[in-house]
Amino acid sequence: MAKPSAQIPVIDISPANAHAATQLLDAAANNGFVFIENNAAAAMPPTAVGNMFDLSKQFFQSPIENKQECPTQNNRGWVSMQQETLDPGNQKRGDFKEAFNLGEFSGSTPNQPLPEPLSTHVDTVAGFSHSCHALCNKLLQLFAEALEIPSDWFSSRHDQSKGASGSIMRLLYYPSVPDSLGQDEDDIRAGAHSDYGTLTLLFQLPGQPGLEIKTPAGTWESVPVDPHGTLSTDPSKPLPILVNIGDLLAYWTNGLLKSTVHRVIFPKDAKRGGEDRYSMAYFCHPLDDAELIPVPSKRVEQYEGGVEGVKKGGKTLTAKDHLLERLAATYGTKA
Ligand SMILES: O=C(O)CCC(=O)C(=O)O
Ligand SMILES: [Fe+2]
Repeated sequence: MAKPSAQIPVIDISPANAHAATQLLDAAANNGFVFIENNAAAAMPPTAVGNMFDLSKQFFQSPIENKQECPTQNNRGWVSMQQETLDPGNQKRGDFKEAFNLGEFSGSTPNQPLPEPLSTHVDTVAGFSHSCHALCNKLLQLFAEALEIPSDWFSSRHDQSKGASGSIMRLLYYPSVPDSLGQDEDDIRAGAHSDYGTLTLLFQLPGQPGLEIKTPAGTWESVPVDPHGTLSTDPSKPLPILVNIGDLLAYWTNGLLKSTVHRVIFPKDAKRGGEDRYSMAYFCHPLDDAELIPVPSKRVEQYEGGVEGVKKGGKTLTAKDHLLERLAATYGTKA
């Protein structure tokens, strides 16, 4: 039986919508997932999204020698099949997927080696990464407005001109397996996890669903690719962009904003026709030294969230401390 669809609102963040900030906060405080209309205010032109997906497909279809030129280092580079285990407590095998992680760019200059065809289209890739970050900062200003704190409280901590951060643009590839293998269970491709950063933008492709979010009751609900259902009637309309809250926004807001557990599956009863799945995620992280202290908001003060882990041994954790801890668990290394 198909799983129920998660209730995720679609919000217009253009100035025409005077309620954008409160709508965003309500969605973030509910299950932490929200779609953003991809209009001029979001400023992620569909051609730029399409070009980035094309480069991603070319990379993942390239010979393994090309991929092996840029193995993962400092959370950047190629992540090979089953290298990553997102749910180490419950998974018997690593995630059946590949990824390529791109750290932040200095202008159009990458801070890591890039393989073909990313290296030969570096302006496209850097431009996409900067547009993602700009959208995240816009969303962070709206969250600040809704929380009644200075509008740059979050965005000043995400100002890439001020220092290094853990922000990562991640290209993902989930290869299909032939239907003839006759799976009798859902095939879990990215184990259950919450995201480690501030916010995540997720770009999905029509006909390639698979993302699910965990409900408070512990059941799973599927996330649509086309929440308006307009793809079949008006394919020229850009798909909304999926945004989810990461652990840091949950920490900063004492749990008012929800960093909800999610996963990617190939459902056992879906007739996929052997289609691979491609997605792209932008994990927005603050500057490395940003402290995980509660934001000075009345609404946060009044919220009895009980999110723990901001302090360790009496020391306030920084964004970098938290990231290193999470990466160590995912890759089975020491922090
Ligand atoms: O591929 C997707 O749809 C989501 C991937 C994801 O959740 C992640 O990489 O954190
Ligand atoms: Fe995720």
